[in-house]
Amino acid sequence: MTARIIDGKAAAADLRARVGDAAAAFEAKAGRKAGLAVVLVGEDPASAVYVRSKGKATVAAGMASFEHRLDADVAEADLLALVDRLNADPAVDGILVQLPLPKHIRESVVIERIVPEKDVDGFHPVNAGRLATGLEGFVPCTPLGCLMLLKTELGDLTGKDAVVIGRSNIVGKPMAALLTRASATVTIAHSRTKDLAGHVARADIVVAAVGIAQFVKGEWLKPGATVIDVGINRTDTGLVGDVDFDSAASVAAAITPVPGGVGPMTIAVLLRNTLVAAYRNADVAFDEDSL
Ligand SMILES: NC(=O)C1=CN([C@@H]2O[C@H](COP(=O)(O)OP(=O)(O)OC[C@H]3O[C@@H](n4cnc5c(N)ncnc54)[C@H](OP(=O)(O)O)[C@@H]3O)[C@@H](O)[C@H]2O)C=CC1
Ligand SMILES: Nc1nc(=O)c2c([nH]1)NC[C@@H]1CN(c3ccc(C(=O)N[C@@H](CCC(=O)O)C(=O)O)cc3)C=[N+]21
Repeated sequence: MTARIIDGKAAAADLRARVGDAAAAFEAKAGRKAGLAVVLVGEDPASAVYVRSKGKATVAAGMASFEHRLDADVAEADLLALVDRLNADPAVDGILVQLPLPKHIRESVVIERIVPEKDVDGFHPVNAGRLATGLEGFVPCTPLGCLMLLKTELGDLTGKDAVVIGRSNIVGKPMAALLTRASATVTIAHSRTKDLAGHVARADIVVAAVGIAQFVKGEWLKPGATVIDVGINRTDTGLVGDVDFDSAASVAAAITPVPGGVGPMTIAVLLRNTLVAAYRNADVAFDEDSL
């Protein structure tokens, strides 16, 4: 079998176009653009690249982008003061503080300082709790993008066996929550899992969010499985995922590539969440399912 390649770049372009239309409608109704503030601390080159592409995509979708760059040695209190100002700024609908932060700054304190209504990353414990309990909130961009790709590929996920490899707060845990909400049967695997290959062998859906290049092997997969590769690993030969693409593509029915899979969807969903935040914050009616 040779797997279908799930075109995340094309899916992201579609979503960005829908967000663009809805952003224009928002501006007409609210009399202002939806706005996203992105905060970058330090100059990690990869983070700087992401922040720039987020800013460009925000403007291209007809929304306002506010970029804040702080020195790597900024005091935690100064970063918190910036978050307070953004929380209070009516032009700002969404706030994203790029992670990871320098060691001397406590990420959990910064994330908890963002008001949940502007937490378009969905990282605030209130939004994590809302996802876990089935309430309306914000869902982290990467797992929501993965779910959109899975639904486009498979339709209804009811009763599908899914294995999520990784249990981080930003990918693995919310991914498992979304799959559970979609009525899949979900296994969460991590570094202490016994017989990972045995779990993967039973899965109709495999989501890999491990952070180890080409970790998941094609031989582990059930023939016909759908594979979502969240991993972004920089190697000498370029960008690779957490899945060994060539061996997996000979067993799976469908697979996301790296680059061009989950990554572009993450940014498109960030724009979607920002627009949804704008409509909610401005109290303008909007059919969120239209995105
Ligand atoms: N495409 C995108 O938009 C995004 C991509 N990423 C990428 O996704 C990957 C995961 O990111 P993130 O969740 O933040 O990473 P973390 O490092 O926070 O989490 C990695 C998870 O993988 C688990 N793990 C590590 N080693 C193994 C192993 N040998 N077997 C099974 N599980 C293992 C860890 O287990 P344990 O909990 O036991 O330590 C942990 O739960 C990275 O490559 C990252 O770059 C991340 C965000 C967005
Ligand atoms: N507060 C916060 N929110 C995040 O959502 C967040 C973050 N911090 N820190 C870092 C991770 C990583 N992340 C990616 C976004 C886009 C691509 C992406 O567009 N990737 C392209 C390739 C880009 C390249 O070539 O480097 C692709 O996969 O095709 C990847 C990874 C968001 N993250």
